[in-house]
Amino acid sequence: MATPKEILNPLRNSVSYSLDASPTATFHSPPATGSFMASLAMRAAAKQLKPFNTEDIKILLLENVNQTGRDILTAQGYQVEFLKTSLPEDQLIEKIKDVHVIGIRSKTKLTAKVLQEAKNLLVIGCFCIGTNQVDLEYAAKQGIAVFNSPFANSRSVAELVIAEIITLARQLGDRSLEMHRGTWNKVSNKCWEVRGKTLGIVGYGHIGSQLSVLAEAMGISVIYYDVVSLMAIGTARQVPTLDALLDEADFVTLHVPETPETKNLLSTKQFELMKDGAYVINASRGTVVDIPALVKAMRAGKIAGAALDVFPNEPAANGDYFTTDLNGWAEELRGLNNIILTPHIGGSTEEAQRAIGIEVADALVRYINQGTTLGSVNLPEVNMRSITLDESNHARIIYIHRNVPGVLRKVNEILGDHNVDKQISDSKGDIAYLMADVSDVRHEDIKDIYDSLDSLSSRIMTRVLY
Ligand SMILES: NC(=O)C1=CN([C@@H]2O[C@H](COP(=O)(O)OP(=O)(O)OC[C@H]3O[C@@H](n4cnc5c(N)ncnc54)[C@H](O)[C@@H]3O)[C@@H](O)[C@H]2O)C=CC1
Ligand SMILES: O=C(O)C(=O)COP(=O)(O)O
Repeated sequence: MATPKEILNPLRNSVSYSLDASPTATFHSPPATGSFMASLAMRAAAKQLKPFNTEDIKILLLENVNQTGRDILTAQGYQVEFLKTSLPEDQLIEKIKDVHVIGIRSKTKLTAKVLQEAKNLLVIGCFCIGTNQVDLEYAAKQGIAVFNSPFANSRSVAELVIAEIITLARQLGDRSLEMHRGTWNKVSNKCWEVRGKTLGIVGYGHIGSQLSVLAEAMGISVIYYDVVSLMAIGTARQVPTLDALLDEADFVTLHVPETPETKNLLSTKQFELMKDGAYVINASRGTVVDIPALVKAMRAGKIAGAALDVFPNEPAANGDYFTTDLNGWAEELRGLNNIILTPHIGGSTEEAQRAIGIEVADALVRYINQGTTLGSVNLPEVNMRSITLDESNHARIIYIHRNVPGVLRKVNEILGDHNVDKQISDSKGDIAYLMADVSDVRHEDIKDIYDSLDSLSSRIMTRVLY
């Protein structure tokens, strides 16, 4: 519990940067380069709100989050600890106990078991697209917001896949390896142009549709399968089933999220349905392809080549880890011809990582300083006009609560003695998020409001910013 001094003077080292949380503001992915200083400067105008009931904000950044993100968070005066790798579960549990914010990428598993130890945690930043590594529902039930970067690395993945399509069709990986070993092996047998071939895209979202445009520019025909009906770009064509796609495609590439439905989406039966000599590309999640079944299909010559960027078990750090200790079939994969194996680098470009750093760090700052949940993947999206510099005795109340009848009446009884300038509330499933700005409040009032709200039975998390 904070001392009265801490209550009046939290976040001592903070600097006065804050975002204008205009309700009409919309989010755009930040430009990839050159915008970082502009992004910092943009933040100079509005009033800095301080959390009433927490001490200095402590942030743990894992998995080598880009410098852009680190700089934005450090400039806020937050205490930022940065690690290049992810952490094993026991160390993660120890570290997460203490922090208000954690920033991760695709490796760190924030399970219910880990999150239940995170008593101070306000928000999780996934500095990537996928959020399958986080138990989103459990986080929401604890009032922990989760943000990601929905499309800042999509182009990078699409470009990698284009490179892989040609590399597989021309067996470039094998020729290059042979040359590295000193062997000249000039062959044209089963090497193809990609012009006129058919690319089957499974999952026509941000990455799939971007890839569609690039592939058509090279004279490739594009078909796609998605669980929802989506507008075709260019002359691409949606097909009704996965089987229909497998039947027609020369190249099959996967761009679906990791869900129970996408586990082993390509397995023995699907490989059998594919054309003889077709190619498989997976830069989505390792669980989406049944790898032992792929090994069999490649040994049988049914599948002529594959590119895998993702694996069911991926190491936490760089090093000699791609062995059978990590995945039982690693040696078998390494022994196949015409297979490109990459260490989950689909989104690993300077452009993507810089843009993600800015986008996710900005979302975290908005959430910490303003309570704005726009872009959150697990809480209702709520935004409200900022408290301005001339509104000195205002406080922003954030009350995350179970979505049950009668809560608003109780909240408004508590706020009723004050002037509520503006208020907004929204829910997502069982969780509701209420934000209210009250004016003419003294610090003692803030404590009363905080304590009263925090003792309601519907409470998940109470925050007061002032
Ligand atoms: N290799 C890497 O470094 C990267 C990998 N990824 C992975 O790629 C995935 C896709 O990314 P985005 O295109 O940005 O996602 P997205 O959400 O924009 O698109 C996914 C599409 O898959 C569809 N879908 C979902 N379940 C399906 C199913 N069972 N069958 C067919 N379609 C299904 C959805 O309707 C949606 O259109 C991410 O979830 C992430 O796991 C993302 C970025 C980098
Ligand atoms: O954005 C994603 O979902 C990715 O898979 C990329 O993950 P990474 O940031 O490279 O750990």
